[in-house]
Amino acid sequence: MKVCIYGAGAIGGYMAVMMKRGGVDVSLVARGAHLEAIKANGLTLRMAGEEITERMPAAKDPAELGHQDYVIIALKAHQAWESAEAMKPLLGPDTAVVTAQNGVPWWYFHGIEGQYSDLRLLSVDPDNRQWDAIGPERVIGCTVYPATEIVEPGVIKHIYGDQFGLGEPNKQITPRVQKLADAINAGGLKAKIYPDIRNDIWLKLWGNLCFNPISALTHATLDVVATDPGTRTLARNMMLEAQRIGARLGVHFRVDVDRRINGAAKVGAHRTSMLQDLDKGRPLEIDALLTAVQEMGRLVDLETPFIDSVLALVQQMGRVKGVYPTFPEKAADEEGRSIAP
Ligand SMILES: NC(=O)C1=CN([C@@H]2O[C@H](COP(=O)(O)OP(=O)(O)OC[C@H]3O[C@@H](n4cnc5c(N)ncnc54)[C@H](OP(=O)(O)O)[C@@H]3O)[C@@H](O)[C@H]2O)C=CC1
Ligand SMILES: CC(C)(CO)C(=O)C(=O)O
Repeated sequence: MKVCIYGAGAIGGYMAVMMKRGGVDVSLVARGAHLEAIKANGLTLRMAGEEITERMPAAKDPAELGHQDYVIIALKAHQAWESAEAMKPLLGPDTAVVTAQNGVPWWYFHGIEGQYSDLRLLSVDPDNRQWDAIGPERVIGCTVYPATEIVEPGVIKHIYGDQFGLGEPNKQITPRVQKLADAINAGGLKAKIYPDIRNDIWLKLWGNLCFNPISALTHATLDVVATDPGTRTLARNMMLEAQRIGARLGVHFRVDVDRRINGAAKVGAHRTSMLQDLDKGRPLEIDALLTAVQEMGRLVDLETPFIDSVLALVQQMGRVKGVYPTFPEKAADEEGRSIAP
């Protein structure tokens, strides 16, 4: 089985080393000093006081790697949008594409029944770039629970967690999702297949949509955001708005809001990925985590004043600091809603 990890950064690099260790034929798309270090010395994972180094083919140009059985996209959402066309050389007739990312995925409405079927989200896929270049029928959804970091070129540090959620947008348990789970599990990671991956996407998103921007705005770690009475209340209010939107879209939340916040608090003094990106002057993943939820709120006629306020603040901070990647303007209807195909 050939697996290419597109974006061998914190999460992609962690998956790559662990899957390679499990005997999977893994290749990487990476760039810059990180790519050079991987080519020279292999990719190293620091985990629980150990160092594991694995060597595997790595390239900036995906054409060097050829058709794959699976492409795991572990890019930030805006980078995935930018790279959609470049992925084509990896895609054979049966290649599955796995979105190992936070936030609302571009394919969210693919295959769902009812009035929103195949609706495209402006905030995560303007110009339908990913939809057209990749095609939603290739997609396997993926939620990412571990926390990891690139600590120097070629070196990934594991912080906590080993769990991933997987699921087909059409809710079937297919051979391709089973084989993918086996390949992820082979090296010691834990992949669980969900009959409706959208429920799990919302569960993960529920935390990211509030903890990530609040931590970026305040520079507080996850434990502080989740326990300080003021930020906890703000996070909770944002989560309740999101839950109402999810519920209108048929999402089932398997834990309640306080249990979800308490779970995040237990992670400890973690700097969320958005705070880490801000520290490093890297573009912030704002649209997939917040704007997409606001867009879905407009779609189902729900107001989101808490989400709107935090979104406005983090967007403005991102603009002032030059770390808010803006997509080209895209046509929407008069209410600013997504346009169904
Ligand atoms: N890190 C974490 O703990 C967690 C992250 N996530 C999610 O996982 C996803 C991936 O995040 P993360 O791993 O942190 O991100 P990283 O920035 O660490 O990894 C992305 C990697 O892809 C590289 N890259 C970007 N564009 C290209 C390109 N066109 N060609 C080749 N390489 C490219 C980046 O290089 P460069 O640095 O040059 O941009 C970087 O090395 C995000 O959606 C994130 O929210 C989810 C849970 C936890
Ligand atoms: C690690 C965790 C869960 C914190 O919300 C995360 O997803 C992130 O930092 O983006």
